[in-house]
Amino acid sequence: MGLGTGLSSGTSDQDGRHGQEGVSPRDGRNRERARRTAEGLTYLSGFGNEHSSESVPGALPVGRNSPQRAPLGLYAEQLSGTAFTEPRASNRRSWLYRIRPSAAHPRFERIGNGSLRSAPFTDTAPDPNRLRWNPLPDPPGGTDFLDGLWTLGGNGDVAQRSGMAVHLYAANTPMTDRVLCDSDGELLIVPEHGGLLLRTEFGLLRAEPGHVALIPRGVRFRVELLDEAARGYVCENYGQPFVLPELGPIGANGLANPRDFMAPVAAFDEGEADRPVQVVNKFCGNLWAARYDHSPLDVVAWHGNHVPYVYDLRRFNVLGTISYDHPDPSIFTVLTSPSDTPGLAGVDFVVFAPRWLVGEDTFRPPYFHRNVMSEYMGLIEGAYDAKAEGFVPGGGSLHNMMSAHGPDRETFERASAAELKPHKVDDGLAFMFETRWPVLPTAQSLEAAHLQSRYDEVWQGLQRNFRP
Ligand SMILES: O=C(O)Cc1cc(O)ccc1O
Ligand SMILES: [Fe+2]
Repeated sequence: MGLGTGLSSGTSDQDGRHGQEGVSPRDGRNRERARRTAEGLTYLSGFGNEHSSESVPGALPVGRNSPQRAPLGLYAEQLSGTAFTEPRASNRRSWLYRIRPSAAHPRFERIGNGSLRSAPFTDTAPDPNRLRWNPLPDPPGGTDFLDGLWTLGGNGDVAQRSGMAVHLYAANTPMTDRVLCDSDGELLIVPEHGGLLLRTEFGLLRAEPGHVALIPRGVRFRVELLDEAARGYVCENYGQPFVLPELGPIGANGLANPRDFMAPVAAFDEGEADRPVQVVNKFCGNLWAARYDHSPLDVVAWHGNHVPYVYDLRRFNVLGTISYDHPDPSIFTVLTSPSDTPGLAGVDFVVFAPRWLVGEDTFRPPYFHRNVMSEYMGLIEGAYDAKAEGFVPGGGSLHNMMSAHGPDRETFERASAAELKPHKVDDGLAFMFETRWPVLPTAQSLEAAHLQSRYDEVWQGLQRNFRP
């Protein structure tokens, strides 16, 4: 059984996928409309702010959250992302003023999970090997973002709200009349190919390759495509919500600057407000669907800090050495999901963005290492400075706890002999999901045809150079 129950366009085969090949005229029209919509978007700026937004004047109550009768006949509803009693600094909640309350819905029934998997990951024996994948193969025509999610692995436990999953997606059709809600965690979406228009309860976001988008736990959304196909990565964070890392001695500025995080303005789609919609809820690892007689993307106004956002990775203020040695990649942390142990992240999102390398008497690419943290890496464009070949956009590598890795032979030889003049690394955009626990691969990821079988060979032929 697949993901869908056929409320989207096209016919569903047994797999729940929509069985039409190629691009339908309806998809083409939808893409045009999505592009026009995406071009005119405005945003609210700032990470973690108490934003407020109303798409109709007077829709937002003033001075209280829950008046006896909310303005304009709307229903008031709170959505919390942290326990009520968490400290102010980490507390997340929003108030939504909507056409119908979220509670007005029928029973959810189980549907197939497709290629989505969740923690605990018990499919396979934990494997100490270094693994690398080519990009996902193109999906069949009629695959939307939800159908196109494919889980590589992860850790923790969805029911304990701890750990994370690494998913990839490949889609060629918009989600229409179909909305996703992830109760298990927040979704950090990293497009690698093709732009996305995210229609969320809070409003609209545009995410192109080079941007990341975050959908908080429990926020309903659907994904439209700005190009014929879309491909990318998703970190599903079951743990504490991502925050900006502390800056310590760096000072008050640097890395990802808070004002570059963009939240949507309130927007509701009158056109879809009264159309039946399939709402798919990912709950404790399984997909459940209910057919609503209206769209839950019917929020007219909202305020709060549990909100979706986009961030352009090219705005990341890259810091690094101006003397010698290669700093640890924690200096490239965009977002971190803290654990209960100070300094130990459930998962960090790290970007390797264009930067100058100037270190003197320094081996400049990533060093050889064995780390206690586990690293899944992906490539958004170009190349990565530790790997000469084989690590390609849309592909990914997994270097789990204590596995030995670093520059491949070609990179080691080149960088050991390079003339150390200032050099700009500006031919790529790579990222890492770095997590406290090993990423346990799913069976489908170990059996996949796109798993590279000879990855170990990139470290073959590193000569004995020892001359006592
Ligand atoms: O390529 C990697 O493995 C990621 C990485 C990059 C770096 O600059 C230092 C350590 C590290 O794990
Ligand atoms: Fe590494």
